Amino acid sequence: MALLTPDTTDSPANPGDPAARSGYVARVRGHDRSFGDTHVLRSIDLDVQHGEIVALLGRSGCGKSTLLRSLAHLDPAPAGEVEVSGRTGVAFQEPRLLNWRTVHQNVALALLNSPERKKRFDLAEETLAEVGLGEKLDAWPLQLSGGQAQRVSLARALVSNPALLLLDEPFSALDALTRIEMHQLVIELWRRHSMAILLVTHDVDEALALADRLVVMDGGRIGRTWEITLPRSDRAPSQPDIARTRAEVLGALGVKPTPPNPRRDPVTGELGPAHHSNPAKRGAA
Ligand SMILES: Nc1ncnc2c1ncn2[C@@H]1O[C@H](COP(=O)(O)OP(=O)(O)OP(=O)(O)O)[C@@H](O)[C@H]1O
Repeated sequence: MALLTPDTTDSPANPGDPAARSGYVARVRGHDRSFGDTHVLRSIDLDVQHGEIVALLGRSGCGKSTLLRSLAHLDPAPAGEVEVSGRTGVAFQEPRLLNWRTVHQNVALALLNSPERKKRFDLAEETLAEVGLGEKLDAWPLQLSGGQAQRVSLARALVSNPALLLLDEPFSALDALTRIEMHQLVIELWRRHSMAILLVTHDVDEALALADRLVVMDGGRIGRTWEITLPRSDRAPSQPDIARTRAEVLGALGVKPTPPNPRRDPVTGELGPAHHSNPAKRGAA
């Protein structure tokens, strides 16, 4: 566990509101899930606090997405206790947009339960502006870049003002620079909306840059947990507590630690010194 300085500046927009900072937005107790004879989740206990960012890591097939689906109420028969107070929004690895609807319509569709059409479209427009796509309302999904499509997916997840945003590897298919932009966007949106986020990721550096807590799953169970209270702006890979936690998390995942990616700083998004695999070019850089 990394015991670092409490962060007073890097918190959601309304830290004065006790409801925003106390209690749980999600509470899971003794949650099991099997598919036929395959036990995927085994007696899961997990809490997510209001306003908290939790990163869920684990080897492929350990049950991360299955747990996320339970929290999103996408699982028809969760065994055990799976309680979520407030709305949830979900964004997946693939944006899953409707190609025959405009960007604006795709986001407004998430509000179908709201009776007033104008309100739905106004809110969708507002949210698309928040994710930087105010100019793309009438575009079709196939006209978007991967990063833009993922922003639409984020807007669709956010438009109903969820208390818990569930992100299932939403940046893993994006190039490194776009991923850094998306990290910054997620933190901006998190500050503005005072929501909790559960982020499923394979990227330990991403988890260390964004989350308040890292949770490793192993074989369908919750394993080790690390709390990161260091401000996000101070989480350089070379920061000793961050470097130590990174090594511990990789160890818990059964991966031999490697040096952090020298090309990017997960906090500031700045590129590091030029890094060429070709030794001749490296000398010239
Ligand atoms: N609907 C389903 N029917 C049968 N098996 C399923 C179903 N959904 C998930 N599984 C199985 O449950 C296990 C866990 O899947 P899950 O997608 O939750 O893993 P994961 O940790 O998210 O993996 P990854 O990191 O590769 O996305 C896998 O063995 C998968 O095949």
